[in-house]
Amino acid sequence: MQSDASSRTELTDATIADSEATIEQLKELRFNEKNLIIYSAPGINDELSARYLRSFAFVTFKRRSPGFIGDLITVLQNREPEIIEECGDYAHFDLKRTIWSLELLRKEMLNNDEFQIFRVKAPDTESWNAFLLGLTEDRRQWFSAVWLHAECYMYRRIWSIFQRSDTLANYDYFGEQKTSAARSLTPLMRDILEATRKLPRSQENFQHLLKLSAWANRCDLSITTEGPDAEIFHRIAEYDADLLADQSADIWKDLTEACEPVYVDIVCDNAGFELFADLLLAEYIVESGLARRVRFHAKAIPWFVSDVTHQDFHWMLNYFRKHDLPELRAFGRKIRGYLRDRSFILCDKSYFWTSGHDCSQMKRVQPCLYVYISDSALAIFKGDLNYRKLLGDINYKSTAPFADCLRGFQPTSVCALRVIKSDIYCGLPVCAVEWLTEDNPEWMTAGKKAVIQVAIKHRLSSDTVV
Ligand SMILES: O=P(O)(O)OC[C@H]1O[C@](O)(CO)[C@@H](O)[C@@H]1O
Repeated sequence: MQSDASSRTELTDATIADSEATIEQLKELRFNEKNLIIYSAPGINDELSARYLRSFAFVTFKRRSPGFIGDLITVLQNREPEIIEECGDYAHFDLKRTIWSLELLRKEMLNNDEFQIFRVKAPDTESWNAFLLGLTEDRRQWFSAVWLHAECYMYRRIWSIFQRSDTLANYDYFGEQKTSAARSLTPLMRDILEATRKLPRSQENFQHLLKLSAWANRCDLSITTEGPDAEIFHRIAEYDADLLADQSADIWKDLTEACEPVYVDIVCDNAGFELFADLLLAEYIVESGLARRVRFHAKAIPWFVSDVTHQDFHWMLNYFRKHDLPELRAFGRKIRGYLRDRSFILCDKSYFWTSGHDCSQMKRVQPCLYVYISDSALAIFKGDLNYRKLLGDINYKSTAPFADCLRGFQPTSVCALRVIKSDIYCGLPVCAVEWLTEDNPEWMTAGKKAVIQVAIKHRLSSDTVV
């Protein structure tokens, strides 16, 4: 039998909890009213935006990104000794100001403040400011902007905060997460290397490695964070059930039917296991004569936590080359050989990939990159963010043809290998989205489904470039 006092206390606690919840709800209602939040999901052909309450964009800036910035601050605080070791004693003071600036950024986001132009000089400052000033008034805040623009702006703001400091300007604040994720998957990478030496040229082997590269996109550190299944390579066929679109046969046909391609481009996404799978695919493309060269596009700055920078690419190469395991050492040496004889090319830094622009703008804002990619027989875009850049974050009808959603971006055959992690899609079978949503309303951010899609641009025999 509880005493009166303790039951009174419980009642008081419950009442306090209820009133706190009510106060929180009132705050949310006031925020939504003040910021003109629309109590629906985006309509067909609307651009994704946190202005829609029922959108992953709203959840991103209301919860995920403020939490992510908080976690980044905690990582910096906990890693201060290593950072001072790497960047010098003065980093102690730069860290304080960096953390203070990150806290300011977090507050701006939660207050739905207007985007600020960049003042710290960098190769892309001018283009980023032109982009921001080109946004209409009603698209310059966190909860009104196109989601893609706001999310890219956030990662560029984070980089500019580090750029402002003398000691941290070259510090990759996502570096430790990327390298430890890669190290943790060494046994799996060794097993896959053993199983993929001297694979004969065949459609089946190509599709197998293309699907491995697609599913390796599940391993990112900004949203899915889980590692790949230890049997992913041998069980890849079982994943076909979760491939909502699979045009891998069309991609094989496109590469093998016309004149012998010279280049295949891979616009990379995540470091670690995904980069390993991309290197494996590229090795097969070159070794089986599907193309003479594979060109890799990496990010110029730390991006979406686990995206590959040039530094990550070289770290991975050296990690393999110097590893105790002979399989990894041999693979590392082979990649270095490919880089030396230009069978593999790590493209020069392009700040387009870390701009706010979607791919339909490339011809206008970075014509040289568009022309460069048009020399390729196939451009493979990896991951969810690149998919959003291909579609311009437009909420297309789920059955809209992939080629139509590129809005004129067709430098060559464009392929997307994407694990679905955000609420945008196209080229899916009728009713697929409805059925999946009925089964699990959160399916599109779970990273359990994927697509392999391609928009073919037929090459004339005279297109060979040497
Ligand atoms: O590494 P990926 O596959 O581009 O995923 C990046 C993730 O970040 C997001 O922007 C979510 O915040 C999604 O686009 C995607 O889930």
